[in-house]
Amino acid sequence: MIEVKQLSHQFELGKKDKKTVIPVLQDVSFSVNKGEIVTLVGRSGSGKSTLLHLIGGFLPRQSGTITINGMDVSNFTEAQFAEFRLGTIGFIFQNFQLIQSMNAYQNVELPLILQGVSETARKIQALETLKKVGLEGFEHHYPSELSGGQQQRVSVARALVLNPLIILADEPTGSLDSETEEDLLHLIKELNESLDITFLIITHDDEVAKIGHRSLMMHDGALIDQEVK
Ligand SMILES: Nc1ncnc2c1ncn2[C@@H]1O[C@H](COP(=O)(O)OP(=O)(O)OP(=O)(O)O)[C@@H](O)[C@H]1O
Repeated sequence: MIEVKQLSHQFELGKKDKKTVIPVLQDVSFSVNKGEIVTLVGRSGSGKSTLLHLIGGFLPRQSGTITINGMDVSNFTEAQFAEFRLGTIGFIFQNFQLIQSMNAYQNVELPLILQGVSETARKIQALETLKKVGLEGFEHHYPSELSGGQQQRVSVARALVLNPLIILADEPTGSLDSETEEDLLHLIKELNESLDITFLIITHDDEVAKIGHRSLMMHDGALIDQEVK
């Protein structure tokens, strides 16, 4: 479902004559199969978020190849990636990244609007998805009126509403207490089992790593271990 080959990445800081090059990823290769939950672990600064951003098309690729659902996305333009992403990949972030001026329903409806879905179909799909994540009755609540766990559920619903094949998550439980975390992990497992959604999840947390079928360990920009459970 995701195939990464010999991916390297570096950031350049400073102006022409005083450029500092920061190598972040070195020759990273791995694949994630359909229906797998794979966790990506490793110290802060080891390059996990950079890897996820490259797979999600938020950073321009410098070398190596990325194939998603059989499609070589390595040379996609920003616009091509944006279109491809919409129907294929959902995202969950540590800080939820909800739009504060929109209620739960409107946050979940947004990807449907971008996809050009009609208003009637949007209503059905957004309400159905909010129900799926256990937020029936909270449609009109704004993010500030919801608990952290409920906000993360809205963001899961937003990631889910276009029926993605893959969900990429960056520390999805990082802002949640342990009980809410357990609920979210249960939901992820359920979505994986019932909808066959593939998950690639960055985490520092052993509890999250436990729900994965496999764990990839990064160290200083390289994959050093691929643990199969
Ligand atoms: N836009 C950027 N410009 C310059 N350097 C960057 C940029 N983004 C990340 N880096 C650097 O790249 C390295 C890897 O960062 P990255 O965020 O990918 O690591 P991480 O493993 O996800 O860390 P964390 O667990 O803290 O999120 C770090 O040294 C970071 O400072």
